[in-house]
Amino acid sequence: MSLFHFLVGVAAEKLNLRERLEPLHDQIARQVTQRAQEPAENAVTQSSGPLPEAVLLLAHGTPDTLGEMDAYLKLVTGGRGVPPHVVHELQERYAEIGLRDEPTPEGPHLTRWTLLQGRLLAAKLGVPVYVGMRNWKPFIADVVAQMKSDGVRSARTLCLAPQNSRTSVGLYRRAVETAAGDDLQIDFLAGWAEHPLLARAFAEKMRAALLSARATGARTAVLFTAHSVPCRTVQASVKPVEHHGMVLATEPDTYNSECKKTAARIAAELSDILPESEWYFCFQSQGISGGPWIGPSVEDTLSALKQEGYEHVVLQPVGFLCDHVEILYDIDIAFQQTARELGITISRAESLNDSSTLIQALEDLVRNGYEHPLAPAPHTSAELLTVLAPLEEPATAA
Ligand SMILES: C=CC1=C(C)c2cc3[nH]c(cc4nc(cc5[nH]c(cc1n2)c(C)c5CCC(=O)O)C(CCC(=O)O)=C4C)c(C)c3C=C
Ligand SMILES: [Fe+2]
Repeated sequence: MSLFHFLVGVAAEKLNLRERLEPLHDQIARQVTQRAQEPAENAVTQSSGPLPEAVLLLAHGTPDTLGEMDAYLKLVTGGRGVPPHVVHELQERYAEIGLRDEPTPEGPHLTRWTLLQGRLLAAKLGVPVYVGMRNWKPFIADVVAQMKSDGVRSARTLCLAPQNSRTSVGLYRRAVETAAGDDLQIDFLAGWAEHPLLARAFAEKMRAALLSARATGARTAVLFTAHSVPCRTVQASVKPVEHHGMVLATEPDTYNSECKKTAARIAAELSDILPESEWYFCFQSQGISGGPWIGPSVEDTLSALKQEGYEHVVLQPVGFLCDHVEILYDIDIAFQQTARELGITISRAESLNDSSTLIQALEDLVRNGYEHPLAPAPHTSAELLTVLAPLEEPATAA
């Protein structure tokens, strides 16, 4: 299949527990819940804004075969690579969720769902929607080259990662701008963690999962999660410095607070069935290649919730827009095992995948852009330079 065919569209009581688990949580939750009480309809601008010439969606990327794992992880880690035992461990995890030595006709979950999201968005917008991945095929550089050869001169560019971080969105931006050069104008939109339709899309999935858990009669908590990042990612310093071999950033990364804001928005959408005292937030999937990563972890949080008397916990990862290894392996296999050992039941909300509300959110972002409700987020790449990672920071990964 040619690259062209990859192109889409054209183509403590909870307070006590919460303080113990994550003190910042309450401050942010209070601040955001207040603003999030307004119905989503009021907060969403009408999807009638001007259409761009083309749209470029950026996503993580995932290998098509087990044999590609080593090369994939080199890209994920900015060329450093990971020890052989980590490659092997990840091959085993990916094999458990269906990756094989030969490509499968349907392709890996992340690629399949992301391309479908692009097709659904293209059908709604009626303009070409391209999909480029940072760490595997279809690579951003190849897709941008294709766009140029198709005669595209400007593109609204959107990361399928709603929460801003230098180790995800910052690296996507760098990859796309390097590839685009002066020939293709990139109108880069980042930081849509609090978009009302994103919250509504997640809330729809959580509502079904929560009602089904409650129907069993079990005392149930909701646990929103987001992918952890290394501690150094969220640290700040006056100027970039090396500290025990870690590069510290000049500005604190907003990733951890943006993830919590997404969770608070979803909880506010569910306020008719989810009391404030029954939802929690933590970080999942701390890196397996070492170093300190932010928490609390899912494992510690499940253990604390069990001690608080909860019998069932419904998980929902709020940073991923479709199924992939952190959901299908980390939650469905590894955390299920942890829960069994702890003597607590867990389930999870379905991933957004082909959610029509998610596609509406993407349409609204493309047509109208997005103003961050609490701290206005700049939309253009030039402005983003001031809030994202220093570009000289060694490439790490999303
Ligand atoms: C904002 C942060 C990150 C998001 C979101 C994210 C999503 C994401 N990650 C994978 C797969 C892997 N990520 C790996 C390492 C890794 N991930 C992040 C950050 C985010 N990832 C960092 C900072 C790192 C460390 C990179 C480094 O330089 O060491 C890995 C490698 C193995 C590991 O360390 O666990 C994989 C694999 C997917 C599929 C995904 C969302 C779709
Ligand atoms: Fe990652």
